[in-house]
Amino acid sequence: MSAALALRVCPRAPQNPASGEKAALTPEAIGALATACLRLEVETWPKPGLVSHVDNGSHADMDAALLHRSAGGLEPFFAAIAKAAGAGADMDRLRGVGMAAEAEMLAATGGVNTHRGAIFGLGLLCAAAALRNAREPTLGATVSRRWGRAIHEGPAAPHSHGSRAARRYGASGARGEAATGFPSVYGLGAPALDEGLRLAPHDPEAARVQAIFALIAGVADTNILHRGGAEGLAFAQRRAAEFLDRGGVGAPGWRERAARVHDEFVARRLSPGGSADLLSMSLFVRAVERPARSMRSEFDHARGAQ
Ligand SMILES: CC(C)(COP(=O)(O)OP(=O)(O)OC[C@H]1O[C@@H](n2cnc3c(N)ncnc32)[C@H](O)[C@@H]1O)[C@@H](O)C(=O)NCCC(=O)NCCS
Ligand SMILES: Nc1ncnc2c1ncn2[C@@H]1O[C@H](COP(=O)(O)OP(=O)(O)OP(=O)(O)O)[C@@H](O)[C@H]1O
Repeated sequence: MSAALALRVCPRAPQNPASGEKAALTPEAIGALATACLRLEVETWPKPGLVSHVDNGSHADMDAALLHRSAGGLEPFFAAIAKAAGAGADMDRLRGVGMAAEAEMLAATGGVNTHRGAIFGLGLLCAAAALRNAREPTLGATVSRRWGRAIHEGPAAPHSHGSRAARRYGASGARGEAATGFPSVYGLGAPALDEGLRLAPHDPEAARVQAIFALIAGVADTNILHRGGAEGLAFAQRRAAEFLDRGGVGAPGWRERAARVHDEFVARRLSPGGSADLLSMSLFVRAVERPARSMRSEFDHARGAQ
């Protein structure tokens, strides 16, 4: 993102010249950026099993229009989470805003779970973005240090798909990822975005495809475990790793190969919703932490796609 566009997409609060600290983004800018990241995730194809602007993947109850409606409705809640964090909110207070966001999502979609995992993970990163300063290395480190313990020990829904899969297969899921500072974002998704941009410098969608494959290959996604069990997860991880081993988006014919993997996931009804959430979060941390290197045309596109 150019400096001018960075200011347009994420207008910053005035810098404190005395302390020289990194200036925090305004809550409104944080909310707009989080929603832009959700929209960019939708506008990515091929993404194995997932909903995109091209097709509905393994989902009978969702399409791109529904995901965009949900993403738009969440923007003020992401801003509210950032505002609450900036005012010193603890995890109980953040959870309250997150639950209100879930209620808005269900109202906007007629009861479909379009973004529950994303509200949680991206919401916590929005909270961290409001507190950004020179002392914390990453947004993930802020989440882990300030709220990690409360996330770990906080209330969990015992009968959710995620917690059932977590119990049965020993996966730590969305909560574990957040409590430990988003290792999949910093270790898989964000570096794969960088690698994808290097492999295909003029195709930002290709960078997002590289990132979703890297995430699927490495994440124990409770959505896949819920629908396909351990066998489904092993299949998904193997196929994604094979795509990357053959050169990912740097190899000729990558789009057709990725589309074939997508078809295989759909045939098995597999959907890596957790990896989709982590792609949005990877876009978000890169845009906040390295704004000069983020992708200008991407965010322009996301704001137009509604
Ligand atoms: C933690 C949440 C997401 C509950 O998740 P749970 O594991 O019980 O299962 P559920 O099936 O409802 O949702 C899990 C979702 O997490 C995502 N996910 C799956 N696997 C992973 C993974 N390995 N890493 C990250 N996300 C994942 C998927 O999108 C999935 O749909 C959430 O419902 C919750 O506690 N909400 C309260 C709101 C809150 O605390 N907000 C904080 C401030 S924003
Ligand atoms: N493009 C996308 N396609 C599909 N899922 C996505 C996408 N982006 C994000 N997700 C995440 O996937 C989750 C929804 O997945 P899914 O519908 O498989 O879960 P579920 O409602 O728990 O289960 P099921 O549909 O199997 O009854 C959401 O929480 C959301 O955050």
